[in-house]
Amino acid sequence: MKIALAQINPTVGDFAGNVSVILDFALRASRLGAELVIFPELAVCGYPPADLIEKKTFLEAAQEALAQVAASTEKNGLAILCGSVLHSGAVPGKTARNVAALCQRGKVSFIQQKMLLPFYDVFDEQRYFEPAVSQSLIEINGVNVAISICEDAWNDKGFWPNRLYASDPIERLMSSAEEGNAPRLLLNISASPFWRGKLTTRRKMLAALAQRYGAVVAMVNQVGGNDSLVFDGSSFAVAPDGRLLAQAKSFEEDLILFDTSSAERVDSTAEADDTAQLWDALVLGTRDYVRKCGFKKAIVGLSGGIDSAVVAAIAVDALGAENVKGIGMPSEYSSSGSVEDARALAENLGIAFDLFAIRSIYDSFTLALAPSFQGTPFGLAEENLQPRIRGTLLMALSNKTGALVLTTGNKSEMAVGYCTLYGDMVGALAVIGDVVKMRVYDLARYANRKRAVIPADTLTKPPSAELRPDQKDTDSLPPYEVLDPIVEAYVERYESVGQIAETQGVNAELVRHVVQLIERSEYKRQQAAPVLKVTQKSFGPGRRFPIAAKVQI
Ligand SMILES: Nc1ncnc2c1ncn2[C@@H]1O[C@H](COP(=O)(O)OP(=O)(O)OC[C@H]2O[C@@H]([n+]3cccc(C(=O)O)c3)[C@H](O)[C@@H]2O)[C@@H](O)[C@H]1O
Ligand SMILES: Nc1ncnc2c1ncn2[C@@H]1O[C@H](COP(=O)(O)OP(=O)(O)OP(=O)(O)O)[C@@H](O)[C@H]1O
Ligand SMILES: NC(=O)CC[C@H](N)C(=O)O
Repeated sequence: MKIALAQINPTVGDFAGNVSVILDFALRASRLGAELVIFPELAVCGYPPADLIEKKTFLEAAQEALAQVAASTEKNGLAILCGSVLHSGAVPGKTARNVAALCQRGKVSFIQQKMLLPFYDVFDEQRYFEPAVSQSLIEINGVNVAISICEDAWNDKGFWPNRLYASDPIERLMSSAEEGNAPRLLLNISASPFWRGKLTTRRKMLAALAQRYGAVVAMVNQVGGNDSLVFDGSSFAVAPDGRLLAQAKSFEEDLILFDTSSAERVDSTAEADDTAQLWDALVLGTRDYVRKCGFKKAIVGLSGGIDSAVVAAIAVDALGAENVKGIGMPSEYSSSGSVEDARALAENLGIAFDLFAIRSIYDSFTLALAPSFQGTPFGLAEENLQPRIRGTLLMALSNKTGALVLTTGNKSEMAVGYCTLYGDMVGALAVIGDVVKMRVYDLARYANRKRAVIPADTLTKPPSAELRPDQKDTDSLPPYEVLDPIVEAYVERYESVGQIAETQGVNAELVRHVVQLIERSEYKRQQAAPVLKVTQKSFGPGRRFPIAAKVQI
């Protein structure tokens, strides 16, 4: 059978737009000669719809959208398998069913309901959906097919030593076949967000399923950014020998066709390297956040430092140089090199650059505060006035020009709270908030791979907030080579202080100090801009910790 994988980029809640894209891809698939075209999980409404699922009008609109998709199959011989959401009824307290709907001859001819509902990290499907109690095989154009929805294929006991769920829908489906009629085709419609290493996991996992069941396995994945999540697409099909039959692009829409009986194989080594994937994920996440929120332009405060340089370069790839502006806001503690580096970066990127001196504003603030501050030494309050003035100017420019502010904090700083609330934390989107500092340098080198856009000096000077004379990040924090692995171990892998000290060969008191900073900064993170998720554990909705609490470390 000739099957097309339609890797689309839906917008959550945009039923008219999503249906139009689905119909367009279906038409193209049919012109390519496909007999069946498959679309991602919840394609009609976009993933994740979150609490929109609790609205009756949303479910009605989804039902209507699915009816339009089904109606489109009336005249042609093409079958469409499409992710959608349907009302539930059976389970009290659950509003809906997450389904794959097979549309043929103008009607929805078969519904497969999702059985395994992910509930960990960023997933919250048990909050809304009623799990399937049973699933069935279906014959499509004379071929026996097992249909599953994303997580349904993520519980194979051979692949996962510690399975999350008791049941394995794929095993149940496969063993439900009549003797001698086991399905030779397994279709999985997914909304599987990106994080580093995920593409390899998916590939190995589905190749293992193909080999276990002697079946062709095809997975179609959503692509695009939705708030913090970036879906990479990377849809693919594997043959029963586990080798690649077809591979879609990553981080862009794609439509690929394969024949289940083809003997041809695709080169499976052509995967982009880690930093290239990370870059592409951040570019797509930034572009879709800005675009799907109804904006076109962005502004970035340029300090001459590495973080703002990388964010500006990502923004240029995402939005085009004409839609990005750099804002320089030197204070008396900014080195002259900082402004020169910021200006050089803007020139290299081809973006506009405006300069605002903040000295006079700072003087007015301190004058106004003088009655309360009299007799006290210069300290954090005065230091933090500078980022707060910059934050106010950036938001004023945003209000006036309709450009979103991109915030530049990295994961290392956000972890230990080395950032000012209502200061450099202002902004719409934390583009590199899930990237530790040393990896920000990798991204900078990647940005410079064709020509040097980020000035050499920005890459080599010691990181500094420049809020007081000669300040360096290392005055308050251990060097990033030491800090980053501690942050990753504690935040991403939940390792203990003792374990981190031992495995990393670092003094336990230093680890304890960093861990205390991480715990004490939760309040800042809960007021921070959404962070583009690129690791298994990022700051945001997939990591929920109390603020007013006594945490044992
Ligand atoms: N539990 C809680 N819930 C809610 N709010 C809480 C809170 N605990 C403190 N606060 C509030 O937060 C305030 C302290 O936070 P905040 O005002 O942000 O200030 P704070 O964290 O004390 O200082 C900012 C630090 O970040 C550094 N920095 C600033 C700017 C840029 C960079 C950089 O390199 O990028 C680094 C700066 O050198 C300094 O070490 C308290 O005065 C209090 O008002
Ligand atoms: N002089 C400045 N002009 C414009 N923006 C600034 C300036 N100083 C700081 N900012 C903004 O505040 C953010 C925090 O900068 P800061 O220099 O304090 O620390 P950083 O985390 O080392 O960032 P960077 O590597 O970009 O310098 C910067 O990324 C930038 O967006
Ligand atoms: N939508 C889903 O079911 C996603 C869950 C799946 N384990 C993933 O991360 O890809």
